[in-house]
Amino acid sequence: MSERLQLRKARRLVIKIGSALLTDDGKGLDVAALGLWVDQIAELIAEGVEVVVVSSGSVAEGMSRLGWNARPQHLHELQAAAAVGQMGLVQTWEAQFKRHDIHTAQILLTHDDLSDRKRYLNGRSTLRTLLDYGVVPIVNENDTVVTDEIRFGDNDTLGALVANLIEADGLIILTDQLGLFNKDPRKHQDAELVTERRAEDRDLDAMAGGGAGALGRGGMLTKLRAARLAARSGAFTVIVGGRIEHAISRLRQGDVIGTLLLPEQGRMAARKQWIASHLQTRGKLTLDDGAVKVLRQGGRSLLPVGVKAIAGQFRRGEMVSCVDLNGREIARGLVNYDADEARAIAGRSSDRIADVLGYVSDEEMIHRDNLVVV
Ligand SMILES: Nc1ncnc2c1ncn2[C@@H]1O[C@H](COP(=O)(O)OP(=O)(O)O)[C@@H](O)[C@H]1O
Ligand SMILES: N[C@@H](CCC(=O)OP(=O)(O)O)C(=O)O
Repeated sequence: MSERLQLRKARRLVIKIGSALLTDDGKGLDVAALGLWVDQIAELIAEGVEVVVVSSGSVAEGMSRLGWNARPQHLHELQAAAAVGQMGLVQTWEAQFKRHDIHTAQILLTHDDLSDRKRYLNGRSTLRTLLDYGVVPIVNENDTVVTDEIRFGDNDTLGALVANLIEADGLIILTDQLGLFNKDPRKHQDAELVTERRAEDRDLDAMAGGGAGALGRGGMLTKLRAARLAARSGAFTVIVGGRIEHAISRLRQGDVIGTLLLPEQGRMAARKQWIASHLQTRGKLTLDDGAVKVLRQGGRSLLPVGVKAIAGQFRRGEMVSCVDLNGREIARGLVNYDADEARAIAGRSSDRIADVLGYVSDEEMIHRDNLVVV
């Protein structure tokens, strides 16, 4: 199955592991299983793949540490359990990765963090920096301050948002079933595994509607939604049984296990479509004829040297319009500098950026991945 090749080629992956799996159905952290996933992730890293782990299980582990048998009803009790359990989670991830001399970092996020443009960019650069240094970020929701997420459980969505954030090639969701079945396998013995679909396939909605297990919160519906969200930045999603022996390594080899949910289009096409449909531009860059020519050739970044004038007050990461000397729009893209910085470096060659600003965020005014010629 050629689509499985995508797993062999992936350079950046988000791996999300659910509560039921991590805590061996609530019996406490399954250190042995966690160690086996870490061994497989370490293999990926040795091959040069960047991996972010999204780890659930803080509430379940907290309940086990506090000796609570039933999931508490009150939000503050859930939050307390999560705070206790998170300690166990990060200690265990850290200890297991240490066996491979790999550092880990704790990242606690809320959905709000990812919808605020500035925090989004900050989160993105921290995660990218950690990955550059070969560190494995261990992400969970910041349960101390969130309310809805802890009540409904939504680390599947968080996994997809992180995949969008770091522009991952794929999201692997490890769960307690072999994958997505055409109906809930806990209730129907004749349920059949779905091996591959387009994430947008509407037939999947009815299949995934069976609710969650006792410990997990989202069930398959949030996994399906997560796959659709990941597909928006062109990432594939695999939902796969975390108890399958060597599940991650086998996926990497292209074995047909689990359910592969594919985006409609590739990562770059999806990103460019997103940029193109982002209607609100915050500023305008006027380009000289040389820059216009280069951009029209396609596949090239916009350098500060080709920018003649700047209009508007925009921030780094916002959308700007690029126009020629007659004011005709040539391209749109996400700018790497705030307006004031952009004004200071416009018309200068990239090796002068450090002299002018005292630092260099990026060599390009707009990177080619973030630029759409109109
Ligand atoms: N069509 C389906 N295929 C597989 N599992 C399903 C389906 N519909 C509902 N489920 C349920 O979803 C559960 C997995 O979701 P959840 O408990 O939230 O896991 P996790 O903790 O891994 O996020 C399964 O144990 C299963 O009972
Ligand atoms: N932050 C919570 C997430 C709960 C959650 O989403 O669980 P799951 O459906 O098992 O991924 C925790 O760590 O318990």
